[in-house]
Amino acid sequence: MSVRIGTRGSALALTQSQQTADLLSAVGGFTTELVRIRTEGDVKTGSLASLGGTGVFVAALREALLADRCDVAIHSLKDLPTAGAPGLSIAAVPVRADHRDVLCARDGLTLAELPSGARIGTGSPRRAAQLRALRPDLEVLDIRGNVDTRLGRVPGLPGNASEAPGDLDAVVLAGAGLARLGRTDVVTEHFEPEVMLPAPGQGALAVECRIEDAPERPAHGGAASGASAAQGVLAHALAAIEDADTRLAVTAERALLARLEAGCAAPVGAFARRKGSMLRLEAVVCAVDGTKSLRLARATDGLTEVGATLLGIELAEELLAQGAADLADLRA
Ligand SMILES: NCc1[nH]cc(CCC(=O)O)c1CC(=O)O
Repeated sequence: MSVRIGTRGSALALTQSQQTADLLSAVGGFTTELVRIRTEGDVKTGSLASLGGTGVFVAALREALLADRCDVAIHSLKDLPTAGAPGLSIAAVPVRADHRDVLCARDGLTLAELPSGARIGTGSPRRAAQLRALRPDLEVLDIRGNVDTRLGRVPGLPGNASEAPGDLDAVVLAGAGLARLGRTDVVTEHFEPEVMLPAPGQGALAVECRIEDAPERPAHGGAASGASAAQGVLAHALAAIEDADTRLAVTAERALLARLEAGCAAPVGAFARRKGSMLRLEAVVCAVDGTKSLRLARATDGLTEVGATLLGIELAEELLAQGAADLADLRA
């Protein structure tokens, strides 16, 4: 049996899909093949906002699953809209990679060392807002493109083509993407969540499949009885690559985002992690100009998906009660 893994065609997507395929087939019982799915977001070149957000990347993969052109789809969780798709299930959330945003600056500089007026690129309103709050004297520019394109705009970074001129002093990217591509040598500073809160789900992947192929999950129903042996083998492998702590954390982060009715381009950061018997969630809503923000944290000892969901909803309601919706266009 061969399991068809649907993936976007970017270098990052192919890498993380192949890594997940290797994890799944290591559990045993089947081979895997990658099926490239072209998405609207890969074809068009306008800003992400004008394309209707990163959800465009996801829709084509979901269509392919429903049309049985693949058996499993790998998504970056932070790009996955909070609304689920009918007939599909997030069957596995593997252990999270680096959750942090990172700075890649010329000459090994850190954020504090960048000179006043330095030009720093990011395509994310959330990163832009937090950067402007940290360093109001910098020029934050909207950029887009794949990881190589963005790194290529900073002169002298290891691995860049030597003729690349570079028009920026630094860019901010997700550490996880660079780690998956083996390019962490370009990082000049890791931003801990205390300094910059990452996007909900950042660094984590979602493995989505048709509901009838999904492992039994108490909160989600699960594999239909009468599932074929092949479905059973896939469900077993999906269950084996699941990481319970990552699932709890991203469940809380995404419940917060859903309750805020915020899109994936909204200036909202959130990060949850389990410490002992507690799950702690911290979140920020920023004005995009960096002048104002609201940052709150909350914890629960309810270490279940319901507990994590409630944590996210309650923190979102606290943010809304304190005026989060007046700070930013959350629908972005
Ligand atoms: N929005 C694009 C995107 N979606 C997922 C990642 C990689 C990191 C991750 O899995 O969170 C990136 C690149 C980036 O933000 O630098």
